[in-house]
Amino acid sequence: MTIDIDPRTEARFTKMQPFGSGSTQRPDPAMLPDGPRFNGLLQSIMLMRFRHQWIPRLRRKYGDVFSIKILPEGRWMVFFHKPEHVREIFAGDPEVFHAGKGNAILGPVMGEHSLLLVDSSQHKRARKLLMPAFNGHALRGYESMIEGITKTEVGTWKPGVAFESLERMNALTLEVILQVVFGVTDEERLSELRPLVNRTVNVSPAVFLGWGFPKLQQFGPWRRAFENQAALDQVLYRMIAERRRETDLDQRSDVLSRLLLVRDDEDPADTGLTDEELRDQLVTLLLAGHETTATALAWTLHELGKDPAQEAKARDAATRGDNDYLEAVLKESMRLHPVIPMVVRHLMEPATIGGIDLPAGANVAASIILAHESEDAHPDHLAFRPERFTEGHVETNTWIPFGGGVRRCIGAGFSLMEGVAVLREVLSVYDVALPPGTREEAKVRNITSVPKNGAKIVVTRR
Ligand code: HEM
Repeated sequence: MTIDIDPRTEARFTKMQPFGSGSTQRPDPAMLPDGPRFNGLLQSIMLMRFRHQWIPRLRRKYGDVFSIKILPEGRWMVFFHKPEHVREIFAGDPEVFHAGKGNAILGPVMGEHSLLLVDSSQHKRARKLLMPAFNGHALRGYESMIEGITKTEVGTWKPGVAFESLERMNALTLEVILQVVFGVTDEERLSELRPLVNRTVNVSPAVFLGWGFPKLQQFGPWRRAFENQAALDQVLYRMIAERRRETDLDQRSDVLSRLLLVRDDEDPADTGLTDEELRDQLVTLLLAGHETTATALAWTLHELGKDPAQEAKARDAATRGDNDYLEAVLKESMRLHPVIPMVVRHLMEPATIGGIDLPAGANVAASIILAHESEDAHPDHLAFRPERFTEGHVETNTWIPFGGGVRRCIGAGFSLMEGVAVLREVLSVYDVALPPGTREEAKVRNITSVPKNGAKIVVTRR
């Protein structure tokens, strides 16, 4: 493919150096809690590939707080999960507890303005400008669009024929991002965007790592990924320019149209988000919001299909329009199957957590996997019991799938609303069951933990 490269795309790839950024401080291991001491490459692979087995094993061996060695060489990550420790991490001073550094690898695709990558005052400004598009009022404006998209998707399912719910949920949540977040509804633009966006989302770990080495961009898969990014940027910049010319933005309810109207009310000189900022935030919302929500929904359908009694309760709730119960179903599934394993902060200065003094340069992780399988916080933790959330037994900082503090997932309300709308629609039309012999376990894909076999289900009309 030969395409014109927008100079802004070129500049982004040249400027963002995933391995060159972040603090260069290397903490002294003697100052860190105990943990395995084998090679950092192997520990990084264990964390990436086998975290669901390895992290609980480390807790059993080393106790509630332990350190692992990660790449690049000389970096360490200290794991916490007890609610009082998690609280200290989430409440940490944002000038000291940086979150953007750890995401630097996403720089070439998300861009330097991405909410996920910035820290301190830049993060504060971006968060303030994006927040109104995710508040309760805005969420209500998205709901009917999501219901419409779900009806169309669910209408294509074939009763009695097993299918991978993860694949269908991915298609559905992608459509939601394109239509509800980007505000694209005309079929021509949608079919132009779908393949570009799919290739951006499905980029392989080798390509991700390759972005640390700009020279690779001339070769094979790295060249193709770069050209795909360039082609996506062109469509996004064209779309942003066209949307800026529209005169009815205040009548539109998609996220992009709302973002075009926001201004920092404390700064009279503020002219709103630039084209580059808008591009970076759109791609961030796409990458952060699409596969995560699809994965949570696929696990939920798997759990319901596995247990006819739970499925019957959820179906009744869908019939009654009991959104609170459906939300509890989704939350319990996210507890049992955390989509993201942990949230990480990089210490810019020494800090104390749980009475442990930690040096600058250390990374601290609030482990979602460990918090969610704590027997103290969630008795009989392997059981799927949505009632935990309706009967008010879940304490603060023990259910943390969306992280917390000033970096808490900005799309948490959006994904819960979307998830409830999808469950309501699916369960109003169908009974959900598992094909005989179905087994599932978590497999790491990109950064999410997806059901290894795609969460196969069979539906029958109610
Ligand atoms: C089940 C679905 C989702 C899960 C499990 C999830 C999880 C997370 C987690 C764990 C974080 C890091 C929080 C922290 O560091 O404390 C995060 C951040 C973020 N998420 Fe989500 N997310 C989901 C859906 C979404 C959706 C639907 C969107 C947008 C449409 C979104 C956009 C973001 C953004 C922009 C951030 C960065 C926030 C910041 O740094 O200020 N996420 N998410």
